[in-house]
Amino acid sequence: MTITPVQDTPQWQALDAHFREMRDVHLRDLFARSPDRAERFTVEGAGVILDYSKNRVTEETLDLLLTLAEERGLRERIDAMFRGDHINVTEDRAVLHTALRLPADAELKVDGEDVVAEVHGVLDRMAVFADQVRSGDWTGHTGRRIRNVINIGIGGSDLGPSMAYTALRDYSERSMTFQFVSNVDATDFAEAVRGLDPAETLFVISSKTFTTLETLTNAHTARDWLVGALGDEAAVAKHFVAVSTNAEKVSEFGIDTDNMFEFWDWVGGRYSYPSAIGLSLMVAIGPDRFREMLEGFHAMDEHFRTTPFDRNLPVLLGLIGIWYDDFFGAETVAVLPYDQYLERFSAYLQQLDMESDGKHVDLDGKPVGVQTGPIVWGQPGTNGQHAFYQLIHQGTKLIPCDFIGFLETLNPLGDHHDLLMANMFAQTEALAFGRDAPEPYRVTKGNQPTNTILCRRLDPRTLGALVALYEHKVFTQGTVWGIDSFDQWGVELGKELARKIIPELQAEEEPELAHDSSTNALIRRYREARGKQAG
Ligand SMILES: O=P(O)(O)OC[C@H]1O[C@H](O)[C@H](O)[C@@H](O)[C@@H]1O
Repeated sequence: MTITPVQDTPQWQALDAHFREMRDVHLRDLFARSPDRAERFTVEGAGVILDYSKNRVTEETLDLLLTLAEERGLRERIDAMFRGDHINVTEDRAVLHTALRLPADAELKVDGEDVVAEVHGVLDRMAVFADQVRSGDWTGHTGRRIRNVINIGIGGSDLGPSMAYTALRDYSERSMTFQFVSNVDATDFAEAVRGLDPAETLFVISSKTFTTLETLTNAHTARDWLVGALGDEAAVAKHFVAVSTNAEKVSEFGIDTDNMFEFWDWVGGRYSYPSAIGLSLMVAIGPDRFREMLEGFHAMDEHFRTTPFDRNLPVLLGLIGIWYDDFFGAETVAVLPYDQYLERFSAYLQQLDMESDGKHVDLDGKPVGVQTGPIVWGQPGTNGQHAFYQLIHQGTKLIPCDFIGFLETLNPLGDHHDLLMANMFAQTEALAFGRDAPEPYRVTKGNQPTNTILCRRLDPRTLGALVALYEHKVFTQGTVWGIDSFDQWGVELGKELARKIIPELQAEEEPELAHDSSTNALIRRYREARGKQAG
C-alpha cells in the first residue's frame, strides 16, 4: 500500500490556506453573521443530537474537511471495516467490533466463519449464566448464592465494563455488589475484597490474551484468597469464570473451559466491552438491558455506515477534532459529561482514543508528518467548573471541549437537573462568547470551541450509541491521518523492561545491572528498602 502523506494532499493545503483566514475569526462574528447557525450546524442520529455550531468553522471549513475525508478514502475504509477486511495491518487482523452488535438475523461471513452465529451463540450463553447468577440458581461452592462479582482485568478488559457499570448503575441489580480490580498494586485487590464473604463472591477473569501480568497476578491472588478461605481447590469451579480468546491459557490457569466465555482476535481490547468482556456488566444489568445497549451501538454503527458525511455525527466530530489538533495546534480535547453516572467516561475514552490514534507512523511505516491523536481528559460537570475550567476560560491554551448532557434525569430530586443543565449551557455560552470588562483580569476572551452532545436520558441504548459515536470518531481521524488505529505496539517496550526488572528486584544475590545509571540507582534503592522490609 502506498499512502500519500496527508499534509501533501491538495485538500490539506487548501485547509492550511483557509486556516490562515479563520484563525482570528471570533465565534461572536460567526453567530452574528448567520442567525440560523445553530439550526444549520446541528445533526441528529441514533438518538444523539450534536450541536457543533460553537466551533470555529464556517460552511467552507466543513466543505474542505469533508472533501479531505473523501480523498483519504473514508467511504472505502468504512466499508472495509464493516466487511471484515484485515484493516489492522500490523497485526493482520479484521476489525469487527461492529459485528458484536449485529442483530441475530444479520449475515456476515469473515474468513469463512459465520460471525453473527458465533457472536449470538456466546451472547446466549452469557445470558443463561447471568440469569443464573442473578436469580441465585448459580450458587457458590458452599451452596450460598453469589452476592459479589469482581471483574479482574486491565485496559480494555477493565475500562469498558467498569465505565459501563458505573454509567448504568441505576439499572443494575442493587442486591449485589460489582467491583473492578485492575491494578497490579495489591491495594486494588485488598480493598475490593475487604469485608466480602468468599463463599458469596464470584471472580470474572477477563483477558483477551490471558497472559497479561497484572490480570494473572490478581487472578492468582484471588484464587489463593478464595481457596484459602473455603479450604478446597474444587471451589474454583463455582467462583471463577473466564473471558478470553485463549482457551489454552484459561485451562492452564485452572478454569474449566465450560466456564469460559469466548471472543475473537478481530475484537480489539479497547473495543471489546460489547463482547463477552461485558459479562460482569450483563450480570449487573441483566441480559435484556445488555441487548438494548448493543442495539444502541448498532444504531450508531448504521448511522456511521450509511449517513452522508455532512450529516454523520462521528465523521463531523472527527473532522472538527482534526481542525483543532492539526491546524490550531490544540494538544488536547476535554470531554465533560454533565452526568455523574458518566464519571468514568473520559477514563474510558482515554484508552479508546489515545491507544488507537497515538501513532507516529502511517500505514506504510513512514513517519506521519502531522499531529495525530489528541490527549483526552475530563471530569463530570459541574465539578470541573470549580477546578480546571478557569484555564479553559482565561488560560493561554486552546482546549476544544465536548459537553455531554441529558434532557431527563434518572434522579429527579428538587430542581437539581435544572441547575445542572443551566450550568452546562452557561459554560458553552461563556466559552464561545466571553465577556469584555474594563479590568484585564476580568476579561474572558471567548472563542473557545465546544461541541454539545445531547441525549434524552442515560439508558443502555444511549450509552451504546455514545460509545460507538466516539469509536467511529477515532476511526475517522485515524483514516484521515492514514495510521493503523487498531494496534498498540507502543505499550510493549515498558512490559518487556518490567519483565527484566522483576527478577532484578527479587534476586537474593546483588544482580548485575546493565541499565542506565538512573534506573540502576533506583533499582538498588528499592532493593535496599525491600531487604529492610523483609528483615
Ligand atoms: O485483555 P488483555 O489481553 O489482558 O489485555 C489488556 C490490555 O493490555 C494491553 O497492554 C493493551 O495495551 C490493551 O489494549 C489491552 O486492553
